[in-house]
Amino acid sequence: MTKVKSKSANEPTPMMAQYLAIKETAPDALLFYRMGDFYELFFDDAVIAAGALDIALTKRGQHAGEAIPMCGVPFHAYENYLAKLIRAGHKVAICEQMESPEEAKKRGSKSVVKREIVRTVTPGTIVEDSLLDSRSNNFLAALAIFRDGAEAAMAWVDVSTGEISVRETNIDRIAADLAAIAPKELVLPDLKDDNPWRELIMGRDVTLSPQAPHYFDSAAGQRRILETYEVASLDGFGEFTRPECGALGALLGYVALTQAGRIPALNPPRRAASNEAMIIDAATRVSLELLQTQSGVRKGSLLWAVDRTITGAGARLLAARLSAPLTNLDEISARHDAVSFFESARDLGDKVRGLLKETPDAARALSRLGALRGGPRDLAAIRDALLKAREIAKVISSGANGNTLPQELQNGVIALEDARGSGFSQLITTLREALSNELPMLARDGGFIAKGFDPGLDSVRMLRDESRRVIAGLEANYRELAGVKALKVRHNNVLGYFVETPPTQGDKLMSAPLNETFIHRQTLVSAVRFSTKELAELDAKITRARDEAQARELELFDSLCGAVLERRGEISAVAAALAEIDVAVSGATLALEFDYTRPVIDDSLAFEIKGGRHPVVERSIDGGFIANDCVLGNGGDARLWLVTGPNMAGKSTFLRQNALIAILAQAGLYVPAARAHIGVVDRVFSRVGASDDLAGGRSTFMVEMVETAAILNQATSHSLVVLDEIGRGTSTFDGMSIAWAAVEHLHDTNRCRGLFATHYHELTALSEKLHRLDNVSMKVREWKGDVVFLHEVGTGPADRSYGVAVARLAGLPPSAVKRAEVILKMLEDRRQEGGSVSDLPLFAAVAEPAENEISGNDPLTDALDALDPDNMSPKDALDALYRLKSILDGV
Ligand SMILES: Nc1ncnc2c1ncn2[C@@H]1O[C@H](COP(=O)(O)OP(=O)(O)OP(=O)(O)O)[C@@H](O)[C@H]1O
Repeated sequence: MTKVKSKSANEPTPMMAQYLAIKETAPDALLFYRMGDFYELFFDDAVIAAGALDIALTKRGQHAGEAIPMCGVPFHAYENYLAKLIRAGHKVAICEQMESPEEAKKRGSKSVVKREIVRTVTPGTIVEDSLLDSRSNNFLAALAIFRDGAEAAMAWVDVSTGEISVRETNIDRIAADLAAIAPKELVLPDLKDDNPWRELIMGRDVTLSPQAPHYFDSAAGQRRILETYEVASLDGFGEFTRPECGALGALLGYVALTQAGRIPALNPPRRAASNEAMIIDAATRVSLELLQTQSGVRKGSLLWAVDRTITGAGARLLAARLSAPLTNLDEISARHDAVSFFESARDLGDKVRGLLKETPDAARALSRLGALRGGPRDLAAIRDALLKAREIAKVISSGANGNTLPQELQNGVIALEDARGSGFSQLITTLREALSNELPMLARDGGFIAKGFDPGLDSVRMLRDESRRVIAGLEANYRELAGVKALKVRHNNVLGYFVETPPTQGDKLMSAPLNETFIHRQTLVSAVRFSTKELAELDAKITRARDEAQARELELFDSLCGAVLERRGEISAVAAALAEIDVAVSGATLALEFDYTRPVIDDSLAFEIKGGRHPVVERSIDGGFIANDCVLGNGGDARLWLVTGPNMAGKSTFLRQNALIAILAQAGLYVPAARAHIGVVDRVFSRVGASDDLAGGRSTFMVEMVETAAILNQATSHSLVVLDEIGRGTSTFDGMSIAWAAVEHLHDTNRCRGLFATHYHELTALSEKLHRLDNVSMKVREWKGDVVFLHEVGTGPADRSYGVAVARLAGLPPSAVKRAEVILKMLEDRRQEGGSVSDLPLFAAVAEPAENEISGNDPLTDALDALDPDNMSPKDALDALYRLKSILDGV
């Protein structure tokens, strides 16, 4: 192995010089430098990786007078280590040996083995199944900002499936766009500290890959697109604006850079219109828990509640649809038609689900094959997906019973029917005949081409197997010849095939005449080993045949990949159609299972939900969910509802369920309601008052105000706004005034549909002044002094807040509950006497003990005071505990 140590401490060894030169080309990645069976990391890379991987950090040689920190990961198991580093947000440059040490020696005894970075693995550019989540997309995005932010565009790609899109954006919507796409990695220009875009981008859970400005040049971008897709003009893709070319060019450039030129199979770029999707900003996504809950898990999110998809591709499509619900009525209704088709043909849906269960992820397999990182199992995945596609198309067409298929399904079925076309038949047959039943992960492991597919391969394999048979026969011959029953023919990588005897028999084979046949090679404690001329010849034959077979298999693998990639476009269309069908069947299954209905969507301003339910809460309480109506916006109805009622009565659930119903409806799914009529919503806002953003360095109240400001500035008459206790993060007066002003603004200026939950009962008076504001409240009943939540929304404001009753339910100590009741009564009396809120005697109430109720005369406190724990035996302590309990029970 090459030594790192140098003669002069200041001059790097040739190997270290090579390392440093390569590292210079990958400054922001951890360099995996291949040395034999290990990837070694040096200097800071080693320190970072050893910490992140929890492996030993050692030292090796010196550089500039200092010991070089080093750590290593074994080549055969590197993927696990790689996955850990990528998940932690690092980038890893893989540097391989491009020749064998023998080849290097031919150039001179001191030459260093040639090495090159063959790929940089980054969070946004992975394709390996072991590093990906099969049910989520893994997006890499690039953001181009032109003319000081006056023009901008974002492009994004899932390298593992080939989907690529671009859209114009601007400073007002970039945060929402990033939240919708949720890229794992973002390529962006270096932004100075005072750049206003910076604040909107930083602090997200995304790896940033800043690049110099020329990286985003639009003319260069255009050239890059032409080169990547090997076309002479962009016309076939539609028209791209200057920033869109900049963003796409940077994106494709970055993919090429990280894949060291081996660009995976990408679909043509799709241009997303900036108004095609409902805008949902980041705070709303968090508040509504669309794809994950606030604690970052899938379980408990909207996606979790409505996902009945079978395939990974279906799950990814559903998540994408929930992330970006549509605003175009025709497209929404096309999706509803597809769900409705399967809803009314339950058996058909079940059959399709059964077939989808056996359908592999063709999109990801195709992308790996395109990136030359695929294996035999990916070929089999394509074959099986195409076979299943045929069957699914047949089942759907015949299930339609002469009825025309909805448009959404028709396109899919046409793509699937293509799978029956002559081209695919040929491909499927070839793949069927070519591949064995048991397939290795990697092509170089061999053995994946079926017997009978290639006569050349069969004959070398026969040669190899024949030699193995001859060797097996030789064992018996040698035993007889040597007269040693325990003699065995064995194999290892160092000696090849050899004869082994127990140590006691070794001398016999080493003496004449047997020593003419058996050539002594090794004496171990447990055995003596010999080679023979015959074995050596057979060994050479087997090795030759194995190498030939491997080379032939790799050749065949390449040609099979070529045959698949030639039909890349059509295969992707089939994969996309399968995902769409999966989502439609999933929608129907959900509708049947949980009684969801098809919503009516039009361009009115209606929001009429009858018997609406919360998709997640209804699941978690397992029956007994109380459905509630919400009617806003149409004709003379109120546009805003002010929702009051005690804590825990179900206000938040009611507010969110309505926002979720709008999102589900426009994502193309059915909704948890008896009936729903929704005038298409352009933006949904949902905020819950007072949530901390400690990481962002802003106080609770500041966050709340920034978010409220965003809503009041951005909501239009087509928006739906859901505000839950805004203003509670500050003093009562400030909070109430802000809530008050916000309601007025939403009513008079934004004129949007909205639900506003508040504890400030004073606001309920607003309905007298604001003619399109109505009061509703959560109904409760008092029973034996306790409050019972009915979870029913009724007309009119709540009569009181029941806060103290809820506190009792929550287990506040009885003495504190009593004290709170006394204070509450005093406050209410004062108010009735005409005192304004400002002269409420809060401190006086605390200072004036309310006879008997207040501590001092409390027997429990007195008994506790009398205890002296330091001077008590365990028995005394137990007695005291019983005494205290009996006092408590008597209270
Ligand atoms: N419609 C309903 N039917 C049945 N149970 C419900 C319903 N709505 C809410 N609940 C139950 O009540 C619990 C409290 O609901 P929610 O958090 O919406 O109350 P809240 O009034 O917003 O309370 P707070 O003001 O304390 O946030 C829920 O977790 C759920 O278990």
